[in-house]
Amino acid sequence: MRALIVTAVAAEADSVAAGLTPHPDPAVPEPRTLPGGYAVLRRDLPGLAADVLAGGVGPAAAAAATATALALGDYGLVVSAGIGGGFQPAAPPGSLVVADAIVAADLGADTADGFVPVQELGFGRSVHLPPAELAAHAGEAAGALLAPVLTVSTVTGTAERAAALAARHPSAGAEAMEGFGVAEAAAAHGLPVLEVRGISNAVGPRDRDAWRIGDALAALTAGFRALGPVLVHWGEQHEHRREHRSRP
Ligand SMILES: O=C(O)c1cccc(C(=O)CC[C@H]2O[C@@H](n3cnc4c(=O)[nH]cnc43)[C@H](O)[C@@H]2O)c1
Repeated sequence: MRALIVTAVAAEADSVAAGLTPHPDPAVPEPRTLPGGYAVLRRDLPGLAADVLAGGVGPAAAAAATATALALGDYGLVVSAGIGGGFQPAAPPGSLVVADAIVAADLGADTADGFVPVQELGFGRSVHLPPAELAAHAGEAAGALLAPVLTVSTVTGTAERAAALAARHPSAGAEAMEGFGVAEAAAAHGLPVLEVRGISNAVGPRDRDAWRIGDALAALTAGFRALGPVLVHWGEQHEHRREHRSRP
């Protein structure tokens, strides 16, 4: 199976790819560039081929990059990965969150009665669900919190907004800016999606001095090293299902 892993920026792509590099480190091929200028790192582990793409920040950029790559390759799984803000105390900086739901948390309408999600307005959907078994195994293998990850277009920077999001999504583990865009593109291609976030900061009042980007990137690398075998196993089952479906 070939997996497409979409990050926002190159530092995240490098950290994910580092976790998917077999030991000892072989000569690593140069990144390929897709139409649109997207850089792709290719990793071939036994049983798992992965393309790691830096697609830009925010849900729209992520959806455009993911759709571009999916139109050009034969993938069996799409993963949104990168750093993110963690809801406290469940997901402290340096920890890892695997999504059991990918939620468009600020896509909708603001009303006198509060926020109404786009799905309740009758347009499209507000949540994508990763395959439950895959997400559970991934979370367990990586020692991650398994919880909903919210996609937002605006990074939360106040205690009030953090409290409002937590009230609407009491079990949320993290927020980030790309997961829902990646998931929409995956769904348009009929593909399953997963989201993995290394936590760089707490969701809450803006405090740039408290960011732990290095720890979050290290958590991503360690997480993907642990996730490799889970993806291999899931890919084998996927190939089996695909062969079964294509039999006359
Ligand atoms: O300027 C700020 O206060 C600020 C705080 C957190 C993140 C940013 C970014 O511009 C990073 C966006 C980038 O990183 C992901 N990310 C990391 N932490 C968060 C977060 O708390 N909320 C949402 N996104 C976050 C995100 O997926 C983007 O790729 C600025």
